[in-house]
Amino acid sequence: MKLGRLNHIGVVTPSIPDSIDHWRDVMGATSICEPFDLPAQGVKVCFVDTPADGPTNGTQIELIEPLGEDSPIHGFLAKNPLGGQHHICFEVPDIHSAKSEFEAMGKRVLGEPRIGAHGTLIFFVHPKDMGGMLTEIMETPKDH
Ligand SMILES: CC[C@@H](C(=O)O)C(=O)SCCNC(=O)CCNC(=O)[C@H](O)C(C)(C)COP(=O)(O)OP(=O)(O)OC[C@H]1O[C@@H](n2cnc3c(N)ncnc32)[C@H](O)[C@@H]1OP(=O)(O)O
Ligand SMILES: [Co+2]
Repeated sequence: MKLGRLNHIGVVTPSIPDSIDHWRDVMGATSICEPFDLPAQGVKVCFVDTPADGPTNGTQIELIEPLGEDSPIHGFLAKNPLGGQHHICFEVPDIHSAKSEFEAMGKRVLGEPRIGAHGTLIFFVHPKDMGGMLTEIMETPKDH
């Protein structure tokens, strides 16, 4: 595996509107998108963009709130009622090669690649195989 660009940090929240207030008023975020639903992933999403000329070079905070009974983040929120840092996401040039590489290293890939919030294929690797961090792998969007 060749480490690619850090695309986003996933942050679980019990309330996207409350989190938007926090990121705008406390952290001074000026680029906050309109929240949208991703029923296939069981989450409501809102992107907070960090400045492209800042220390994180345009990395994104991805606010996620549970959507529906089967949301994969209900368990996390039950254990962490305030929400918190949930996953990190790195880009790769080819999602299927990346999946094969993780599997060859004995890492548990959670399900098949599917379309994520940025419109490209993603998969997750189990946190217990990744030093305690739930890791999302995402195919680089064509415009990057
Ligand atoms: C917005 C769309 C998309 C994008 O395009 O960016 C997304 O990011 S969607 C994000 C939400 N989707 C997912 O998280 C899908 C993948 N996740 C899962 O399949 C599950 O959440 C999980 C990782 C398998 C955990 O399942 P869960 O039922 O919540 O918990 P368990 O009790 O089975 O957990 C086992 C073990 O792992 C620890 N854990 C759970 N979540 C995390 C985490 N986020 N970071 C670190 N560790 C985590 C959990 O505490 C358990 O440990 P022990 O207590 O020691 O057993
Ligand atoms: Co994500």
